[in-house]
Amino acid sequence: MPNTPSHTMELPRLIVVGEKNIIQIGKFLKSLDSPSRASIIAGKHVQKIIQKKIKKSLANSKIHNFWHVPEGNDEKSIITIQKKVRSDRSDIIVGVGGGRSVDVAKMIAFSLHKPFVSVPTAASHDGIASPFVSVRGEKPHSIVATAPLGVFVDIDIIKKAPRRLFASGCGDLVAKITAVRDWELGRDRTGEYYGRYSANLASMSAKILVEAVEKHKVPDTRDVVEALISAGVASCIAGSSRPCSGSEHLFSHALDKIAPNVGLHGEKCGIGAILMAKLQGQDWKKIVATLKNVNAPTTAKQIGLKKEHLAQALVIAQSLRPQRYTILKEVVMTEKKALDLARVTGVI
Ligand SMILES: NC(=O)C1=CN([C@@H]2O[C@H](COP(=O)(O)OP(=O)(O)OC[C@H]3O[C@@H](n4cnc5c(N)ncnc54)[C@H](OP(=O)(O)O)[C@@H]3O)[C@@H](O)[C@H]2O)C=CC1
Ligand SMILES: O=C(CO)COP(=O)(O)O
Ligand SMILES: [Zn+2]
Repeated sequence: MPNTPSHTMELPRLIVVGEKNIIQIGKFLKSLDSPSRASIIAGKHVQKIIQKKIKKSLANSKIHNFWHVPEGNDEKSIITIQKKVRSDRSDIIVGVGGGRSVDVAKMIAFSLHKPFVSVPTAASHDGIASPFVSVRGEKPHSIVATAPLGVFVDIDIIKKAPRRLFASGCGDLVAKITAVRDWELGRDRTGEYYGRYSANLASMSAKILVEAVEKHKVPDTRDVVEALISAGVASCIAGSSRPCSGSEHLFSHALDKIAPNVGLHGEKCGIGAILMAKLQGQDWKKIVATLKNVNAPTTAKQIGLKKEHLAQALVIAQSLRPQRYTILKEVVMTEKKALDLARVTGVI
C-alpha cells in the first residue's frame, strides 16, 4: 500500500567526531560493548596510515584484534572475507576506511549478527552511519544490513586524506537535492509514503554546501563529515535510502555497470545531480557552482567518462530500480536526448 510508512531502523548509539583522537578508539569500543576481540576490515592504504595507532589503542584496552583487507564489495569477496572473520571469534566488527571497507564490515557484521562500528577515514560517502550496504551487479540495490552501533571519526585523518575523496563526498551530498525531489515526485504521482522529517534531514545535509558557496567559503571538513553522517541517519529514519538516492544514483549505478571503476561513487552522483536537476526543473547551475566550490568534477571528461557511456547510462538508469519513482519515469530517454542534456548542462 503506497501510504504505508517505511519502518525506522536502529540508530547509532554513540557518534564521536574528534580531532587527533584515533588513539582513543580502544576506549571508545570498550564504552560501547566492552569487546575482548575485534575484527577490523581495512584496506592497504588505510592500514599504512593508522594500523599502528589503532593496534596500540586496542592493546592498551585489552582488545585482541584481527585485520582483513576487503578485495571488493561484491558478494563473492564478502563471503571470502566473512569466513576468515568468523574464525576470529570476535565480538565486534570494525570498518575502517572509505565506503568499500565500511560496507564490507557492515555486511559481515550483519551476517554474523555482531555489532558493527564505522570508522571513516575519508569524507567520501554517506554510508558512514547508514544501515545499508550498496551492492553492485545486475540490479544495484541497497541491502538492509545494520546501522553502526557507533561511529568514530578523527577529523585530522579525514583532513589528510586525498582531497579528491572530500570532493567526492560533497558530490554524494549535493545528490540529496535531486534525491529528495524524486521522492516528492513519487509522493505526488503515486501516493508513495514520504517521510518529511528524513527528507528534510537529507536536504539539510546538502544545504551546508550550498550555503558555503553563497558565503564564498569552502565548507569546513567537520561540517561535511557531520552532514554525511546526518544523511546516513536520515536513511535510518526513512527505513530506506530513498531520501539519499534518486535518479542521480541510478545514473551512478548504471555507470558502475557500463564503465566500472570510472570515477568515484560521489563524483558520479554529483554529475548525475547536475543532469537530473535540469530534468527536474531545479537550479542545476547552483549545483555546478556548489561542486566547483570544492573542486568536485562537473564534467564527464574530468572523471574519464566517455560520452557514449554517459548516454547509455542515462538510457538504462531507471530500469535498474523500476520500483523507485524518479524524474526519469517522466521522460523517454534516448541516447540523443541524453547527449543533448549533457551538452546543455556542460557535462560534455
Ligand atoms: N552503504 C551505503 O549507504 C553507501 C555505500 N557506498 C559505497 O561506498 C563505495 C564508495 O566509497 P569511496 O570511499 O568513494 O571509495 P572506496 O572505499 O572504494 O575507495 C576509497 C579509496 O580511498 C582510500 N582511502 C580512504 N581513506 C583514506 C585516507 N585517509 N588516506 C588515503 N587513502 C584513503 C581507500 O584506501 P583502502 O584501499 O586502504 O581502503 C580506497 O583506496 C562504493 O562501493 C559505494 O557503493 C557509497 C555511499 C553509500
Ligand atoms: O549511495 C547511497 C546513498 O548516498 C546508497 O544508495 P543506493 O540505495 O542507491 O545504493
Ligand atoms: Zn551515495
